[in-house]
Amino acid sequence: MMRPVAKGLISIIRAFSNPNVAGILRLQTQWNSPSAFQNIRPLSMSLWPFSAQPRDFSLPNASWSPEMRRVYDHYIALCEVETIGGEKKTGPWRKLPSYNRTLKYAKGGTYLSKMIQSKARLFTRSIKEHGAAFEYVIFVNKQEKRCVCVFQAGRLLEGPPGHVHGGAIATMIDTVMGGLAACLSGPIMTANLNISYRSPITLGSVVLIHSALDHVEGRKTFLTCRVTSTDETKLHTEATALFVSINVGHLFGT
Ligand SMILES: CCCCCCCCCCCCCCCC(=O)SCCNC(=O)CCNC(=O)[C@H](O)C(C)(C)COP(=O)(O)OP(=O)(O)OC[C@H]1O[C@@H](n2cnc3c(N)ncnc32)[C@H](O)[C@@H]1OP(=O)(O)O
Repeated sequence: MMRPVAKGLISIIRAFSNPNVAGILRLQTQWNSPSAFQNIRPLSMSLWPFSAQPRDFSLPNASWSPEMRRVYDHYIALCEVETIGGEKKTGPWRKLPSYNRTLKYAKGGTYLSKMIQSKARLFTRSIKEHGAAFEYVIFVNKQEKRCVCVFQAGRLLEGPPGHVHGGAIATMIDTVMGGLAACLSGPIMTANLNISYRSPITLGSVVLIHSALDHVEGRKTFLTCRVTSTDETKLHTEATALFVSINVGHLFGT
């Protein structure tokens, strides 16, 4: 029996001898237009021999410490509530799935840049080794317009000896606040981010990143953020941010 990888390689070779692929390559001149991508996406996806099912990176894995798992279980329990009749229904919290791609296709005018784009990965999910860098899961409470992220900082995020790099903390704050702003206001980009580092975070430890809506003014969504120990007694970092709503065409230069 033929192994799946061999089958996959044969499908790729067949795909490149397929006249439809020449059509795809001709479309490269139109690749600045998102609608052109929408047209070719189903074809190119059908040529891909491996699973198109995206992996949710925010599910428990073996690198999670007991503390990470304990806090995760706490919030997962809040995602579903039991009615008086014993029926289960959606609770106030929702776990956000987390994939390693944002938009499948982004701006770029040449075939080469499309090849680079196809390898683009979300920064916080670009390291495959479990537990080495950013292990996190975000829970959103849309009614209360706030979220909590459970974050375990891996060994590759070292800044000061034994502690987490300030840029890695800023990355997580931007990710969490940006995720909440996107849930509340749709497509956004970070316009301004102010951070105060109050106490260092030990490498390998688990912290909570709380973010909440402050107010909305037209296209501007203002949020606050606090990074604390899991028992919330210790404050590590505070931040405020402004996210501006964008038309997705902003990312395509249209
Ligand atoms: C599509 C994606 C969806 C999300 C999917 C989620 C899934 C994945 C999860 C990962 C989540 C990662 C989340 C990371 C999010 C980034 O990290 S985004 C990357 C970093 N940010 C950037 O590169 C943004 C660069 N800046 C820009 O592109 C543009 O300046 C902006 C921010 C879009 C604003 O430009 P604009 O649309 O032309 O707006 P503009 O008219 O200049 O300003 C609008 C208003 O904002 C004010 N404003 C603008 N900039 C500033 C500023 N810096 N300070 C103060 N006020 C400002 C203006 O004064 C104006 O105010 P009003 O006059 O209306 O009162």
